[in-house]
Amino acid sequence: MHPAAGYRKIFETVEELNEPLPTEVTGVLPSWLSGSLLRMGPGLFEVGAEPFHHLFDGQALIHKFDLREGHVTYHRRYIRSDAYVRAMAEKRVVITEFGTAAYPDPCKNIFSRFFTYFQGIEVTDNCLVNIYPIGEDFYAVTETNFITKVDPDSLETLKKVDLCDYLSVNGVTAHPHTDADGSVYNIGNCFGKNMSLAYNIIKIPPPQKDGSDPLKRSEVVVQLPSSERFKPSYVHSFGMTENHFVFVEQPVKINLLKFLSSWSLRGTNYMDCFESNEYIGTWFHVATRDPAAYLSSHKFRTSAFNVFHHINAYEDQGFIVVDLCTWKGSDFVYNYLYLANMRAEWDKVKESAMRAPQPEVRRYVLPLDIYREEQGKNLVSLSYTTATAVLRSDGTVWLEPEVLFSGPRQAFEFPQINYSRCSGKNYRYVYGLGLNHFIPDRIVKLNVRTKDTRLWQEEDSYPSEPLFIPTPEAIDEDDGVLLSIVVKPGAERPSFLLVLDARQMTELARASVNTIIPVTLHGTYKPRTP
Ligand SMILES: CCCCCCCCCCCCCCCC(=O)OC/C=C(C)/C=C/C=C(C)/C=C/C1=C(C)CCCC1(C)C
Ligand SMILES: [Fe+2]
Repeated sequence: MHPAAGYRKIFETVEELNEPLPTEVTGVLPSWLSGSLLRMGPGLFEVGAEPFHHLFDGQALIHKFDLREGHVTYHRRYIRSDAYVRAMAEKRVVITEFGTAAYPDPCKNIFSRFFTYFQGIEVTDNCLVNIYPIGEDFYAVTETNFITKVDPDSLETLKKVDLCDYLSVNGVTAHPHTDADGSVYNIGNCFGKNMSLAYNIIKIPPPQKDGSDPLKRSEVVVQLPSSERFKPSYVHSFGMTENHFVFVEQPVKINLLKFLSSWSLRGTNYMDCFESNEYIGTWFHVATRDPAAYLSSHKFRTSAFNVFHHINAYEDQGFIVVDLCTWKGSDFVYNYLYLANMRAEWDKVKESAMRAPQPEVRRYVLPLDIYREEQGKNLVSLSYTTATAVLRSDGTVWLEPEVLFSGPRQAFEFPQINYSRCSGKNYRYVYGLGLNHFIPDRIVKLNVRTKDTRLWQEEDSYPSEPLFIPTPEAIDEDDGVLLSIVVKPGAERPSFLLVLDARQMTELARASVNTIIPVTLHGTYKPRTP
């Protein structure tokens, strides 16, 4: 419970640092842990007198905790995106963000304002969502076609890259998958010629022997059709098994006609273009990886839910097991993430979360071999799950999930697994951020086989997504540490890097720093290379 509303501090503007700050380390850091935790999030929540309204609007701030021989430093810099640079120069919001519209420059005359309105869509490059490597380079990303190359050591902004220069996509998610060979896969909406809609799965090859940019050799590997004309679903992540891609088409839709027609009108933002389809439910799509091909004959359907984060997906005995962090119903969860909601008094925060969709971690199981004569029967024969899949007379397969974790208004979100070992494979553990009425106040470990949970929690403390780093030469799946940035506003040093033993969920060490660190969404750990 949070009567003091200390969580408000993670939604306040901070200044960037000119140089890294020292931290005070308590406990014992594993001697093998040497590298950088890089994380992205919003850091500037207003420009002059103009506030940003939504959690996903603040200007991108890159954070780094650097660990070296038992010492830890903390650094942060604003990304010099066009959105940030122009906002700084003009002292107003110049580029429309997710939930905040940019208004035309009041100093411009009526004719140049007219042309600004009709210039078309100026898509944001505010890369506040995640950072990940492509080949040898690191990119800070949002979900548009713009990604930003950064220097992971100095945190300098290097260059803005337009994915449309290489691929037929209008944007891609901030949650790519990476193969053992370093290939990067992602999914994005594609508004093709004549508004023919599709979801394109792309592949960026591993680092090239000749040192050339792998982006130059990126390609669309498979195209999945949209269930509704002019209304693609919002996609935040996808699943990848050893042999398949899994895409969950949720009933939260982007109304493209609204998007394209209203964009040039004063005051429209991305949030205005979403709508929920109450009736369509949720569709699962499966494609094979090699050769990449859409399995169009299998139509998997289930009731409506929102999904942002896939936990993991794997194949077992002719089935695909898909574990997801879901939110029941079609009402868009992002409607509840306006900063006014997040910064409210605790009673109001709870009140608003009561109206929002309810979270649940679910397992869906998709049979790969489906025969006509099996109509009406449960096709799932995996011994360890209660998830079902029933073939109906119209040829669709109706899925019912097994619930892996559920608690009223207690979400298990921002999931992380032992990715290098378990991605696409049968696994046991997932780690996540516990959201209490949307306020992050716990780190949770969930055993997906037994449904047992273990917690780390501390009074008036607000953690972030826990990243799992395996111990070198690890034997067990949970042999490693979790890294999370925690904000504890009342403490002498109000933020710290928390290092947990992933097995026991007990604290090994913390590196505390004398500054508040605003909310971070996602990030990556970059081990030091000798
Ligand atoms: C860490 C604690 C946070 C506190 C509370 C959070 C609660 C979260 C509950 C649910 C989980 C949601 C996870 C979402 C995570 C996230 O990072 O989302 C950020 C997403 C962003 C910023 C998306 C931006 C997308 C844009 C700008 C898309 C633009 C487009 C369209 C809408 C249509 C046309 C194409 C285009 C331009 C790509
Ligand atoms: Fe995400």
